[in-house]
Amino acid sequence: MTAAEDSIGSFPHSHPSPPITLPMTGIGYDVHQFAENRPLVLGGVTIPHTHGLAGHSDADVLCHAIADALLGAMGQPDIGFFFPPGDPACKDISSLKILVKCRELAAEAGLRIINVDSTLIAEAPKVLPHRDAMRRNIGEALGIPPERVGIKATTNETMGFIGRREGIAAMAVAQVD
Ligand SMILES: Nc1ccn([C@@H]2O[C@H](COP(=O)(O)O)[C@@H](O)[C@H]2O)c(=O)n1
Ligand SMILES: C[C@@]1(CO)OP(=O)(O)OP(=O)(O)OC[C@H]1O
Repeated sequence: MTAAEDSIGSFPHSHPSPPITLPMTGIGYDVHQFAENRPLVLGGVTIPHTHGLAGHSDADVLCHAIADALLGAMGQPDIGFFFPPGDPACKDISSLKILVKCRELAAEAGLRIINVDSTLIAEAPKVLPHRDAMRRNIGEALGIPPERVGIKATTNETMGFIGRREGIAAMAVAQVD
């Protein structure tokens, strides 16, 4: 039985009706360190800043967290299974391609991406002005309307490694059915 066929059951005497599928939820988290002479790419948007993020790919911490949330919701292994860390094929790739892969995996499994929601944790820069562009990019990569892509941001109130501006973290959840 595929995940899509999995149902929460039906009343024995009810008329035939499409199975009620259980939405499935996944969680994702990622963090990348700031590095000099790198572009800062978040949600596929290059954001002007003094530093970018270190990584083998474009280090788009937001896309990585969303990808892991989606993969978790689909019962798949994590991002490194599909895009092995250090794989020459992944060098500087746009992480939007990772989201396209998630969309393809969902289609192959007969699953629909319902929504994703995320929080960026960064002392700087301010990302809210880029929210619409990020939602558009992510929605396009996943094949869902931007209204179904939640992006929020918070600082770490100067505490810890994020507060010291050493890097950016992202958390995400996703639902599929
Ligand atoms: N990197 C960030 C961090 C925050 N924001 C926006 O500022 C608001 C206030 O953040 P606090 O951490 O001081 O509560 C937050 O709600 C975001 O709207 C941002 O755009 N980029
Ligand atoms: C997509 C990959 C590929 O190297 O990107 P990285 O930039 O290495 O980022 P990370 O979040 O450390 O791990 C995910 C990797 O699989």
